[in-house]
Amino acid sequence: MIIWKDILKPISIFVDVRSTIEAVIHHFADQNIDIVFVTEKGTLIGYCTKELLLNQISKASDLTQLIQYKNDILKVPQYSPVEFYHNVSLMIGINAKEEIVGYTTIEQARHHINELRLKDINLLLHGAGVGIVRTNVDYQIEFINETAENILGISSSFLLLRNYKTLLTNDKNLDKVLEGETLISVNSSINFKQISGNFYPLQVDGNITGLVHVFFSREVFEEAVQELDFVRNLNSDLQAVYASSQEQILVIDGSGRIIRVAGMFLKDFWKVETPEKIIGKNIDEFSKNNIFQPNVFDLCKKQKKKVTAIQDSAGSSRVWSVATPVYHEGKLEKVVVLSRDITQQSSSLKDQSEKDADQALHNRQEKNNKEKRLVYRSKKIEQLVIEIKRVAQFNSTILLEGESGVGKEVFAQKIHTASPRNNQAFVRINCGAIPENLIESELFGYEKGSFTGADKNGKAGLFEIANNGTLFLDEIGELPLNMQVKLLRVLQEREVTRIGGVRPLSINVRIITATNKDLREMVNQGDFREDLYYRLYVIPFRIPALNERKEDIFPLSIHFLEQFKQMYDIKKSFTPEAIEVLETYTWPGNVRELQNIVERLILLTEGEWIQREHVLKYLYGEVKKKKKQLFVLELMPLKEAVEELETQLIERGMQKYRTADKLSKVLGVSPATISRRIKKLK
Ligand SMILES: Nc1ncnc2c1ncn2[C@@H]1O[C@H](COP(=O)(O)OP(=O)(O)OP(=O)(O)O)[C@@H](O)[C@H]1O
Repeated sequence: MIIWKDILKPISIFVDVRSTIEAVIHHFADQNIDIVFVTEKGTLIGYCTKELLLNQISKASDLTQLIQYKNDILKVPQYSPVEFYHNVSLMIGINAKEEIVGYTTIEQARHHINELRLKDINLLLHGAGVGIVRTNVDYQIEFINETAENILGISSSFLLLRNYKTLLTNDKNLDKVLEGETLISVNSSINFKQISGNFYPLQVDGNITGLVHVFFSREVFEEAVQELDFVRNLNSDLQAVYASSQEQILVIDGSGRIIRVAGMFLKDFWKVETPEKIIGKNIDEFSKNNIFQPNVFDLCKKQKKKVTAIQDSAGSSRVWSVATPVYHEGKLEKVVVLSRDITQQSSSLKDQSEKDADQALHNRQEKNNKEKRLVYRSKKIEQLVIEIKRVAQFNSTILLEGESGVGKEVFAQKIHTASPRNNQAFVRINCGAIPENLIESELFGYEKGSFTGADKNGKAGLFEIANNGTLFLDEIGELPLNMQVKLLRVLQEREVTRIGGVRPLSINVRIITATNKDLREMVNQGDFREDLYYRLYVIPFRIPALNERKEDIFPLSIHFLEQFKQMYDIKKSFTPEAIEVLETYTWPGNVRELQNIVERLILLTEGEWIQREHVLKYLYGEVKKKKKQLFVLELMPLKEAVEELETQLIERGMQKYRTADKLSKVLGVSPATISRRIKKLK
């Protein structure tokens, strides 16, 4: 709201009503003013302007005549809002004590108010990047805001009073604006700058006094549209990939400059503490200084498509990255890189000697690719590895328990490689896979000619082969009872005698056994010897099911992907959405099932990318087809089996349908039943 005080001017000269024309002429000449105020006995009664005085002079016979004055004056409180009245040409502002504080002519007041309004609008529009130019009816520029100066690249001192019509180039007739027309969305150029905006007639008291041009830079506008487009694309990209907070999302502009980092920040990877330290830098800097390799931005730019790579950083960090290019009108606008850490948990806890040992181990593994790498990120496995490494130093017998496919054999190998025996043999035998009549000769060997069909030179048993090394007896629960006795004897006496032989050989073997059975229960049932059980159950470790350590699914998936890519010489990768499906599956077959699924996905899907739909099809598609079939892998008490089935149905169902209400419809029970069961499960 504009008040009178905002636009009042101070009164400089008062003259008495009895002043002569000559005296007033002196005032005008001496003070260089346009108006004098006329008083009578100290009270303001009127005013006399230069024009009025000149008029009097032209008609007066002599200059000693008294002045004439006008009295169309209105007194207004200085703090009241500006309003205009008919038949009044001059406003006098007064304060609360009725003292005169200033004046304004109506004409000046209107001009002032327009100016103030424009200033307000200007302030408002400045932030929005809108330029304003106002001209009079001769197209002379009378006002130009700061934004307009910036957009046009010309200062107001140059532009003021210049003819706007001749400076501007467009295909519209601006005279129409002065006739009262508004021109909308007109593209113009001035000083080689492209602008777009509207022309409005400027009306004062019903008269057109000029035009106002409100505009913005087309360049900036187009950038904003592109940005909007990009954000839209990015949003949908991010929506899809940003489901979990374990990802680092990097936005890099077309020149390689890092613009944004979202999600988690992989400090170990960048070797800096905060995202601010990398924002604004060129990604090239990091790869050139070998902070990490390869540079996925470069790959993406060169190949002009979405790429994926495993990036290793100078430290111990390793990430899996997918780089997606964003194009606008054929030009590379941005690259969005999504990365996930696949560094093994423990590496950050390792000291240098451990790292060296790991490197040595890795080199050996490279040579002997039969040896399997233990891949993990979960705290559970990290803890297990720490414990396993500790006991690996001693010769104690170790029992590995866990569901089928959890990786018991890989752990057995890990124990061996972490032990002082790591330069000796690691020998594995699957007790469930060898015919009963051959187990004995396999384990203990035989002398020449000891039985029909035997090698005529005789043969060393696995105990002998593993001497000084490690013997891994897998599926120990499958060992027949008679063999259990013999094994017990070997373990007690630490010597073996070949079949048909007489001389016992002393052996020094570290025994690791594994089972997916409940050995204690087998002892209770009389299927496993109690004395052997206690011999083997010296240091037991339970390997958790994959379902209990979901953090491992991602690095394992990438590990198998890389393994099979190499094995089959196929180029293929997962989309982040595909990974998400793998991570939410329950994996009843554990790591082995995951490994199989990855192999099938690599071999059987078309195209370079393994998509979400492919994974869904391989994980759930078949289940749908064989909808009504249930497979029982092993015998167990009925009550336990029913509970297990219920648990699996509810877990899988809740993952898919999210609410008890929806799931209840699929399972054909009431939502209350589902909720009760969920509570029980928790
Ligand atoms: N943590 C892991 N890192 C890498 N590979 C793994 C891991 N765990 C399991 N695997 C792989 O998964 C497959 C199954 O593992 P493994 O044979 O060790 O399981 P298991 O528990 O011994 O199974 P079973 O009880 O049926 O003998 C193997 O090919 C193994 O290499």
